[in-house]
Amino acid sequence: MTQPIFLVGPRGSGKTTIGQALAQALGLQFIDTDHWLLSTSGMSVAEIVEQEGWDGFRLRESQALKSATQPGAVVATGGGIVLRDENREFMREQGLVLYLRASVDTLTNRLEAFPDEGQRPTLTGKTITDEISEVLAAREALYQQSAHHFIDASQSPSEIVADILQRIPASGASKAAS
Ligand SMILES: Nc1ncnc2c1ncn2[C@@H]1O[C@H](COP(=O)(O)OP(=O)(O)O)[C@@H](O)[C@H]1O
Ligand SMILES: O=C(O)C1=C[C@@H](OP(=O)(O)O)[C@@H](O)[C@H](O)C1
Ligand SMILES: [Mg+2]
Repeated sequence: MTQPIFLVGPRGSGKTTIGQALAQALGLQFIDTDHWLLSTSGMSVAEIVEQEGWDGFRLRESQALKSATQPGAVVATGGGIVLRDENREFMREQGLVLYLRASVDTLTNRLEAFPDEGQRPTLTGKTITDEISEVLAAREALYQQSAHHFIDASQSPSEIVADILQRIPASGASKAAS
């Protein structure tokens, strides 16, 4: 398989966790756009937002997506990557896009247990539950438009990886919607 696999979905859906496990299972390179930004700029998401605002972060994130993507890599994106048309088009044209879907309750539980505020500064100033509901409602259609496959991300990591592997047979990833 030479086309990259992109994981999209909200904060806490498991893009970073599943991306690492999937890359390992497939013997592919793993890339995370937020990690790439941290290592190339030396700044956390919170530091970039503090200095350049969310617009500055979104610009850097789009550049990171294009610069970091390699053929045959698993790419974990940040939850807001779908906000820009150019990013959605890039991912759909270049590779296979998987939407990790989970309920607001599941996302809230994970983010309350592991908020990682340096990488996930507040988007709205609201509580985690209120923020997730609001942000997911605003982005749901964009995740759906971007994705070739919807994956149930409420399962355990090993179940999710097995589910993904079933949909992308070694003979070549399928872009057929499901
Ligand atoms: N399938 C899962 N089941 C249980 N916990 C998970 C699962 N996927 C991720 N997590 C946990 O949720 C938190 C957020 O996961 P992460 O991979 O950073 O999500 P994202 O990159 O989508 O924001 C982490 O603490 C991670 O261990
Ligand atoms: O949803 C968002 O807008 C964001 C999600 C974060 O990544 P994760 O989805 O990996 O947490 C990170 O890119 C940044 O804090 C913005
Ligand atoms: Mg992540």
